[in-house]
Amino acid sequence: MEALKLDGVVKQFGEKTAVNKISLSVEPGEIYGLLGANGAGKTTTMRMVLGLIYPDDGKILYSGKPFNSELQQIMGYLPEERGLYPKVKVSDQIIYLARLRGMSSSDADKSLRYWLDRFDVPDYYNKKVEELSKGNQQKMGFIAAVVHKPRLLILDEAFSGLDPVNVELLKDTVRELRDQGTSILFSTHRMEHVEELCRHITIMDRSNTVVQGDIREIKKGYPREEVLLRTSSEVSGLETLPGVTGVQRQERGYLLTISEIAAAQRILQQAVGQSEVEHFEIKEPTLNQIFIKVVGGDSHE
Ligand SMILES: Nc1ncnc2c1ncn2[C@@H]1O[C@H](COP(=O)(O)OP(=O)(O)OP(=O)(O)O)[C@@H](O)[C@H]1O
Repeated sequence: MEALKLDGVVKQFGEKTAVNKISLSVEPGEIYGLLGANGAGKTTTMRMVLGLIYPDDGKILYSGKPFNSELQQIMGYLPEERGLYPKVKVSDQIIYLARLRGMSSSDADKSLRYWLDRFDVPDYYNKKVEELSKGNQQKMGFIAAVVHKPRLLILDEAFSGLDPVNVELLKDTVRELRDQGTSILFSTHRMEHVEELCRHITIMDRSNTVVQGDIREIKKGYPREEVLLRTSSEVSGLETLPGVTGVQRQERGYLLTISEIAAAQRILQQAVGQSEVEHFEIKEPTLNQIFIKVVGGDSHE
């Protein structure tokens, strides 16, 4: 059974429809990507899942059951805006939050120390949040979200403000939690993270669902419009081939854009006739390209 299921969920703020009939299912042990431009309705959807605000219509089910306050003990949330108090010690507030979610003080303490060691920052235990850098505050927010071992984890822009080493660390952690059976609703503007972590996604645009499904299936539905070519010497005349709309010279070859798949064969023939072909690839669209296509390049707010 789905760990989380949204069925026709609607949220209005006065005249404004923030979320319009969203439906999606997250399986146990799945990382599900919730994507969209600024103001699309992602955070509102997450806040409804967390029971912080109520849907105006539709249903949200947790392993088949409707919301009840005990569910808060099995849910973890990393908000987009940091939720920790700057002036309070890391240990005081994270243990407090874990206790609110049903953990004993000693288990909460053990779990916090485990995570601080895991992130190689055991000395943060006694530090105030405001003493930490932005990225390290984000890591403490992450620990606050997972300290009580939630079964359903809601991550809103979890990797924002982190350097590449810490992004990898948190990515590995998220995968590990998934492998332990945690279901994760994951929102980000970084499409490459989604490609690496998620199998199923929903893309929202101005409160509506515009794309939904398995990333590999979604990609099959979009034309392949780029060809990567590497040859031992220069190839002339590529830009004049029918169906070739752009030729970009790269460090070790060419990146071509095409308007029809037949153009890829023409490129290959042209290259073989003049040089030795070291690499030829008809690239599938990236999620970033699909996102820009369906949502447009800018915010709609
Ligand atoms: N409490 C509120 N009262 C009124 N309008 C709201 C409220 N919360 C959100 N909205 C509006 O609902 C829409 C969706 O907002 P939401 O924060 O869910 O978007 P988002 O997809 O999370 O955006 P971002 O990527 O910028 O975080 C926006 O137009 C926003 O202004």
